[in-house]
Amino acid sequence: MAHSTDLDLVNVIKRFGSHAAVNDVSFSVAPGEFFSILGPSGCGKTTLMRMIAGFENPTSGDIRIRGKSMIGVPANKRPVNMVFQSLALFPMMSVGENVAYGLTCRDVSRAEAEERASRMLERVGLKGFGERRVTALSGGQRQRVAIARCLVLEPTLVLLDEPLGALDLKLREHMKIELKQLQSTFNTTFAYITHDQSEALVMSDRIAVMNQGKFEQVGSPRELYHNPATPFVASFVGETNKWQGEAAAAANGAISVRLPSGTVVQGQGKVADKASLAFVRPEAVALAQDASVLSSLPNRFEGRVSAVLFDGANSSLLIDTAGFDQPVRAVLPQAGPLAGIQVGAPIHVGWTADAMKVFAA
Ligand SMILES: Nc1ncnc2c1ncn2[C@@H]1O[C@H](COP(=O)(O)OP(=O)(O)OP(=O)(O)O)[C@@H](O)[C@H]1O
Repeated sequence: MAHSTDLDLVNVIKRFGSHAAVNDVSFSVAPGEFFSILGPSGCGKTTLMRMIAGFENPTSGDIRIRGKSMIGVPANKRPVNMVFQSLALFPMMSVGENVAYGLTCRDVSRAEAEERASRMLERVGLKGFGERRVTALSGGQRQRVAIARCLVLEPTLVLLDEPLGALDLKLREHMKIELKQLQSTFNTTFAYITHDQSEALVMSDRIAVMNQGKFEQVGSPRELYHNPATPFVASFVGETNKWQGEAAAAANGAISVRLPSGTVVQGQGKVADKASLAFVRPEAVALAQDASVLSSLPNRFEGRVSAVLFDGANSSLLIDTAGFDQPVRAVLPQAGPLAGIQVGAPIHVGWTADAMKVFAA
């Protein structure tokens, strides 16, 4: 019978000496889901992956695949395959031999292994590449070979450890989309680890944001972006403005935050302490040359452009704003009256209370 989850981690802890690299992590991944673990270097992602793959044993807790505990099951007996950043392809073998290798290790006949490898290569867009040396492929093609080699074994679960890390930016952007499409065509469950928030946002059904051995929040890319549960998630996922101040309850269930300068801004959140952090996304900051345009906004201020960060569709402005110790960052639309704005120009900024998330510091 099909199990309702492909992977379950239950209170998994991994200690190295007294340091808990993974500190009481629990989550489940549904069949066919693209699940990412996103966190900064050293947060414990690789350790977590290595335990799922069977290269490392948890200090305590359980790891189940389709409901069956993997504790004590060696790596080569788990229905799991891993794609590493280094890819670990065999340079002396042809593309076809690389893909067929795992099958022949499992006593599949040579003829059948070759047949299945060649069908798999076709599915990943490498039809006719079977005879080539892997050294005669581009970075993106090698990536696809590594994934083909893994998928041909029909694992329940594919683990990917920063597989795009070694590629240049342009290719990484391309492979993000390709990997997501491959995953949905094969409908195989992927657990993906990365420190790159854009990779995680673009590809994942759900993301766990990991920090210092713990999951801070698990949710869809949209949930994490629009409703971060902690200040860490608010800063780590996506670009954001961030200011410190003192919070107090205000009218209409809003929270007012008094910045060190005495300037007060209005936001939303649950704040137990006075010391607080307020976050606003750059795209939530409205810009206007005429202050009256912003008159309906509870937060509106006058400033001066201190930098124009041109980056095509991702361009933004930094605006020195009286009362703020950090410049306000705002997305700069490349169409419309502000597209050509210069450093030094006066400008008005504003945002709603809903757009400003307030957390205890
Ligand atoms: N074998 C080990 N012995 C001792 N400490 C370890 C071992 N492996 C990892 N650690 C420590 O555990 C913590 C988590 O490491 P891990 O490699 O899981 O992080 P990561 O999030 O994957 O980081 P990166 O993105 O840099 O690979 C780090 O502080 C690391 O130094």
